[in-house]
Amino acid sequence: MTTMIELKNVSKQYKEVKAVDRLNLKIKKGEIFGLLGPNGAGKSTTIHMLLGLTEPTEGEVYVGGIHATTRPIEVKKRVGFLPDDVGFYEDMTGLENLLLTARLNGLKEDMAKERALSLLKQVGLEDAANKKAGEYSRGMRQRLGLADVLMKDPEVVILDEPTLGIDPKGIQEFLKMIRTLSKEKKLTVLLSSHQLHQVQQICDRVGLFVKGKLLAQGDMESLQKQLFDDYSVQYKVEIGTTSQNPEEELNKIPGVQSVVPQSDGTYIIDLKQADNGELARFIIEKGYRLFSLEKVSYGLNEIYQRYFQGGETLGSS
Ligand SMILES: Nc1ncnc2c1ncn2[C@@H]1O[C@H](COP(=O)(O)OP(=O)(O)OP(=O)(O)O)[C@@H](O)[C@H]1O
Repeated sequence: MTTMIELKNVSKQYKEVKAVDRLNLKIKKGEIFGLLGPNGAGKSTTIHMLLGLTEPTEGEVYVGGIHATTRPIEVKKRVGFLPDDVGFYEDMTGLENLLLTARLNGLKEDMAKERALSLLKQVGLEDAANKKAGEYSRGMRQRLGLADVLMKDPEVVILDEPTLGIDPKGIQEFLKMIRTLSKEKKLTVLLSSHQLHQVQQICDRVGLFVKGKLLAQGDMESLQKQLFDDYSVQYKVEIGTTSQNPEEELNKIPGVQSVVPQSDGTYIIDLKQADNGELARFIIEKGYRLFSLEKVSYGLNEIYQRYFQGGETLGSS
């Protein structure tokens, strides 16, 4: 599949600060990639290099196969950028703002209006099309920003902390919209955020960024494998038994690493490998009643915690 964004061994040095340190990253067409990291991790610097706004000290940056440093104008034509706070002409309506963007991008007037109205509908601003942008709420501005970015029909959309300041319901709607638009239009999306649960919701892949370094990247499962060197699979079971010491018996399950009783009466069983039905069979053969059995997976939350706690050592490898 076509690679739309590629960073090859990219570093950016600001005097004494190394904002980005030997970053290698490939994002495929149609993919939603989340660049996740705390403030100061280097996310904005990376985005600015992709947009050709700042040059890397070392390495190469390509967007749609175009060298971002030497051909920034061509990159700009293909990339839509949504900063965390979009600037609009406050006295102009949402529709007028979009039409202005269309003119600046050389779109024909009739086509521009058709596209603007269609986009306003897609981002749920149909009823606010003729309202002044200055009267839009924060969430509405971001949605108008997304429509504005899509006016020039970009192949790549870059969103820098797009949900800052939006209320929780607005965030859900906004993220869902990005996902739908990306999948419908085969848009490649790079989204920066320090909000892990948001990234988790819509991204196909996530890159964990700290102190200019990409510590790990991949989908949830591969992140788990990369970050949890003692990778294991955990199951939560709820059983009924008259046995005096079920914990000891559960410890005899083949491949078991640990059995930890929980305060709610359930057990967390840690296995070396994913269960293939053995767990339930063992429990039933022991004569226990099995009320429930569920796989416990590490969420991005745990991964994030772990990466902050162990960030130094993970990053230095
Ligand atoms: N123009 C600049 N001159 C000097 N240092 C800079 C400049 N821009 C960024 N930095 C430094 O580079 C590092 C990375 O900053 P960057 O803004 O890329 O991080 P970030 O992950 O986007 O964080 P935030 O979410 O706070 O914007 C920080 O230490 C920052 O102080």
